[in-house]
Amino acid sequence: MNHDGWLHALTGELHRRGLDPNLSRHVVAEAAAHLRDSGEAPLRVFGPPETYAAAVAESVGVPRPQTGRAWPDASAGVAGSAGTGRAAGSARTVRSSPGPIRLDVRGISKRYRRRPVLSGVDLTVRAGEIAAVVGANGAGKSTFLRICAGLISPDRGQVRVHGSLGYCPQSGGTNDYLYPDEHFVLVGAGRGLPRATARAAGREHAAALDWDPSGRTQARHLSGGTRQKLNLVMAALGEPDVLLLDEPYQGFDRGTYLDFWQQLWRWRSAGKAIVVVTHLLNQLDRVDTVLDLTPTREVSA
Ligand SMILES: Nc1ncnc2c1ncn2[C@@H]1O[C@H](COP(=O)(O)OP(=O)(O)OP(=O)(O)O)[C@@H](O)[C@H]1O
Repeated sequence: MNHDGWLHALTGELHRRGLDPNLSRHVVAEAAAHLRDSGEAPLRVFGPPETYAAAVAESVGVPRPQTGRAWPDASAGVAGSAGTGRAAGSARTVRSSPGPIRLDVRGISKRYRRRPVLSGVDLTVRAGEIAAVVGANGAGKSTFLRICAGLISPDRGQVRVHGSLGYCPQSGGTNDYLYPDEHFVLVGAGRGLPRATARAAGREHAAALDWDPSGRTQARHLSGGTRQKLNLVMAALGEPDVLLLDEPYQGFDRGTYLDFWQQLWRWRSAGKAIVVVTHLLNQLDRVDTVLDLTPTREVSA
């Protein structure tokens, strides 16, 4: 089944399940964006349309979140500002209660020249929570994460990070002529890790993604997916309290993608506060907060 056929079938399945038409359009647009970006076959990424529609209906089958506002997972007992909770129902990871606030974002607005990209965005993430950032291409997800990472300034609003920070960019971030181990040592040094500790920690994080980084392969010769694994491992080195992950799974095959989510849940259980940009709504029942950056009409006018 080609992309268009799969997306058409998904639209029909979502309609059949009675999802709100706006929400259905959003789901289909997100899936289309991911397929376009990844170049992967829809059946491989999402499975059959009816299965994906069932997963979406189960996890998102209630009123859609307010744009630019955090959407707390009511069933996980997390307090939040939008007041639009989702129904409980699907399987979720058993874990301890969230801890203190690690990331507190208030009223972030950003324009590029005259074009508004973010408008009054709030997000609070506690230790032991995962927040997913969703939205169409160009909605400002990477901009939001870069602001949280302190790489660019907002026009308005403030970001408070309580603890150490690891940031995984959407692409780039690796050095073409270094081996993976050398990346670990270099980044580890910046985080106060001795060489051997950094190397061992890097290899341990890599193993969780089913990757053995001990070979003598320079980063420029790694596949796109493996370079993203390297980026992800570097972000996690030194066990930062807050992890900001900008679509780190691009190029991952399905097995690694599942390993990646398992790793996120382990990090959450270990008390990290995680923000992950994602196009894929089938994991949204496994996170604590959803921040939808899809612009409203006023924002884009
Ligand atoms: N440095 C910049 N100067 C001007 N415009 C920019 C800059 N960076 C991003 N933009 C624009 O801001 C908008 C938001 O970009 P951003 O990369 O944050 O979106 P995104 O939601 O992450 O997109 P995608 O899903 O495609 O990764 C886009 O229209 C983009 O072209």
